Amino acid sequence: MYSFKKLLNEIKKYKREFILAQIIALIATIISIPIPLLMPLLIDEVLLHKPGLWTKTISAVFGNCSAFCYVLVTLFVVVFLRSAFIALNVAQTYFFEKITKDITYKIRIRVLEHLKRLSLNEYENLKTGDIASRLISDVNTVEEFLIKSVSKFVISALTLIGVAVVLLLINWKLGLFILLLNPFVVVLSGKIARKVKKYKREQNKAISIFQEALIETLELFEQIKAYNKENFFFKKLIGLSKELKQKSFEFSYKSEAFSRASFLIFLIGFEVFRAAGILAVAYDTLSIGLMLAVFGYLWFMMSPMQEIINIQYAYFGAKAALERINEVLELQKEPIFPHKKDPFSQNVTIEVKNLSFKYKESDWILKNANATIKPNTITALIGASGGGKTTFAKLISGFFVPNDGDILYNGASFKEIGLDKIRQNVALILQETRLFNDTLRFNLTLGKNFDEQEIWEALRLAELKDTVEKWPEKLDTYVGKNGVKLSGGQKQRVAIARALLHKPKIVILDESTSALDIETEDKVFKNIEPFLKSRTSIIIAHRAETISKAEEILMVKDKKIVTLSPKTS
Ligand SMILES: Nc1ncnc2c1ncn2[C@@H]1O[C@H](COP(=O)(O)OP(=O)(O)OP(=O)(O)O)[C@@H](O)[C@H]1O
Repeated sequence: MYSFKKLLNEIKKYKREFILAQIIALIATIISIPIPLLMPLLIDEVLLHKPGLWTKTISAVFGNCSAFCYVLVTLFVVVFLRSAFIALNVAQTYFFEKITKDITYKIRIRVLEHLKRLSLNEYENLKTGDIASRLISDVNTVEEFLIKSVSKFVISALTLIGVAVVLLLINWKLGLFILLLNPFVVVLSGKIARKVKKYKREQNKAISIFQEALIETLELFEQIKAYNKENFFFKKLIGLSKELKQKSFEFSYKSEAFSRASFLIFLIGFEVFRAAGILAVAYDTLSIGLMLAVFGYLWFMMSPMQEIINIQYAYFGAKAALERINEVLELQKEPIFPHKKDPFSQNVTIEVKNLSFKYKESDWILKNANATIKPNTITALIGASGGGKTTFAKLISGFFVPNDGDILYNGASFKEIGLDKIRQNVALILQETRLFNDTLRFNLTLGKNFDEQEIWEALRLAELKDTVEKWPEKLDTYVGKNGVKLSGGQKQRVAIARALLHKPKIVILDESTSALDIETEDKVFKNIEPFLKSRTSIIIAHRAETISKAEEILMVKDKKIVTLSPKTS
């Protein structure tokens, strides 16, 4: 979980850069002070012939000077100071940006690491647009706070303390007044700034909802067109962007209004202070000259005070954003089981013992189910639609953790093998094949090295070789988003060829030839029969022709697995 304490600890890791950047910022601030003063000084000291400290200093260094010489030296000094100021600003930005970008990068990595290990049960309920928005907008909100606080807080606080000390020295009563006023303003403005959190949270939530709906609409664009529902879905998107506009407006307007209100408190204090200064002159405890100096220093306080108020507002925005980031980190992770046993060196017998499973928000799908699936045999899994066949296949494939009971692979429990290891050895081919927007080659190999000949052999067995040979780019043909350039049946055969290539110990074909005509399906099954019979193979199907290819039949019925003999099916 992320907290401000954790962010502070992160900043501490950059102690060296942080201190260096603060020193640079301090020097830049000091350099900036005389810049506006030097040229105007020449008006009095040169044009009006009233030599002062600046012209005297120039004369001391360069000897007696003409007006041209004074102007030239001053111009040179001012240009030098301005250049140094800009260079120091760039250097300071480099360090501050590096620190904050590094920290926000780490936050994103942490969230991504968490998502990588997300339980699939949790993943099925995930809203991708929402997660994307938290990773982008909310992390950006935290970054805004970090950059403001890291770059401005120390300098602003130091300036305020410095000015307060000088004022204490000039007049202790006025100094004390300002010393008490500043914390009072900070506390009061903090109370107002707290309200901003709610609006920031609502704004970022509106971004999430809009993004989620936009992604879904674009993903399902074809279906939307097919049902002539563009108006409905785009009207919904327009409604959501209106909501987003409203929430963003509320946040920006209110946070600006609140921060102005906070500053007003300071300004009121400022005016009371000035009145007190004039009274101090009236009652002879302060000279007019010192009063003017005090007023001058007060101006000096304005900008750091405004910065501190801004940091407070960014803090409450970041607080809301951190809460939303933490909600992602709270999503359930897949348990890590130790790799104590590896039963996959030989063909696998799967034993399911008292297996119970339900989805996050569902009823029991399987309850105390028992079954044995033999190796070197093709087993069919049948049952009513929605009965739990795919769920059972996913459990065997190591996608989900059972709520109760055990799944044994050659006698070893999934808890002793590890879900990742199980998934490495199982190919689960689902009815709807989702392909990567990449080449056919990548979709077959998934980045692993295979001989060209092996790939073509897998395509031949999947009855796809003739088709691919006709494509000009052959294996390097891009399949398009989700494989749109391929037909349903071609996509299914790509998935089968992929499984053939990767030679898993367990193969599950879940309606994975449903889009093929019976003749092609027959050919594919004939081709891959030796492959299926040389490992543990399960076919999930409704078609009698497909089921007839199995030697054993299991049926999902009333949350249990019943063994049928092929003849009774
Ligand atoms: N992620 C999920 N969250 C909640 N319920 C789910 C989820 N996935 C599936 N279900 C429910 O689990 C039950 C079993 O679904 P499953 O896909 O395993 O059935 P099936 O036997 O494979 O169906 P079909 O033959 O139609 O493919 C269904 O009632 C389904 O609604």
